[in-house]
Amino acid sequence: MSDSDAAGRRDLVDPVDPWTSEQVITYADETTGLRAVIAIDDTTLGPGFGGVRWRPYPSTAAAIREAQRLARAMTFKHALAELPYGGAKSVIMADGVTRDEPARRALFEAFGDAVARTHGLYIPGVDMGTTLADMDVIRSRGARVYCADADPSPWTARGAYVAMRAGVQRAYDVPTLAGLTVAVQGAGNVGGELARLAARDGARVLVADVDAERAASVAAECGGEVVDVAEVVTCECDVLAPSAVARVVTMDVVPRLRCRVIAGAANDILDEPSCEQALSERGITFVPDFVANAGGVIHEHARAQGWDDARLTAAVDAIGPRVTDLLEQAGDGSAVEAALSRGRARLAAARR
Ligand SMILES: NC(=O)c1ccc[n+]([C@@H]2O[C@H](COP(=O)([O-])OP(=O)(O)OC[C@H]3O[C@@H](n4cnc5c(N)ncnc54)[C@H](O)[C@@H]3O)[C@@H](O)[C@H]2O)c1
Repeated sequence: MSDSDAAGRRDLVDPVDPWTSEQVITYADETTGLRAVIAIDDTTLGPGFGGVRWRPYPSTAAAIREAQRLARAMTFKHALAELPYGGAKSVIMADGVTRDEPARRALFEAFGDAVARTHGLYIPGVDMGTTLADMDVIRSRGARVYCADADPSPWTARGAYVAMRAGVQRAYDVPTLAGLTVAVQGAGNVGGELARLAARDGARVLVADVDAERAASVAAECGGEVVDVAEVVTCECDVLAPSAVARVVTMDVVPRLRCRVIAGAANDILDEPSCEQALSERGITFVPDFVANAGGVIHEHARAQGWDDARLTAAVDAIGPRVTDLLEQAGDGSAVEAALSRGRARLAAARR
């Protein structure tokens, strides 16, 4: 691994040096109580596109760090997906503000003003804690917004599904999921659809969700079974598909895993880079999350460009062969590093 590979890889999971983002904008609005951070990581490939996250943060520094780290991941997600966008992300820390109307609308109007001031350099979309309706409010302030009229989740699920198949092909040398057991953590918008796609492909599906009703309903639809949220990550299965929260694969968890492939839709599946090496030593194939879960951003681009469904489907399905290539290129080494070096090469070529 070269020094620059190591640096790029650390950037995806560790606090980013505050001076490495092209811009970090902090924005405060006294009337609504809004405190927001917009991190624009890199606009080499185009305007910075990335979601708006609204969740509590222990400190301003933590909020800035998260915005920068997620923005960096978006730079690589777009570079790998061959999209004409840079990486960006924003976070809202408005802990005292009610999430109900009309305060919510006022908050997103104020945030929309902040986004509009970037003059299109930052394009927001939905992320944890924000909705399509919030995006509409941001747009009403003259800001360019993606994701305001359609849910990207089914396309994210489709991309994660073809990525999963590529991982399975590598690990088991079979072209489909037929007869394999796929454990899905998180039966939400993406995980639920991923479970359905896996079941349709002939997999036996195990589903876990902190929302027991949701897990039961998705399991019933798939003819699958519910597993306990505390056990899903280490349950006996062929494929583990983390599709809920970040950093579920820790160094403590790796020795207890009973899967051969990890391929899911969640961002930041690995707790630290060394987890990938530990997985490899245990013969577990890891499909890089920022490659597998790009279906949603491809969908946003397709809608903005007026692509028809056939073109969009082809672009999302291209995630499968991309994962196959990366896994082949990585051999016994790191697929995450293979993906990062490919992303860096695309950025370098665009800068020339
Ligand atoms: N929606 C997209 O298009 C998209 C795109 C890229 C990445 N992702 C990532 O995919 C993941 C799922 O996104 P989503 O849109 O389906 O979210 P969602 O909120 O619709 O679903 C998440 C589900 O996970 C469940 N959950 C939360 N904590 C859990 C836990 N500890 N164990 C089991 N279940 C738990 C929730 O109850 C919920 O049902 C997230 O990590 C998100 O960042 C989503």
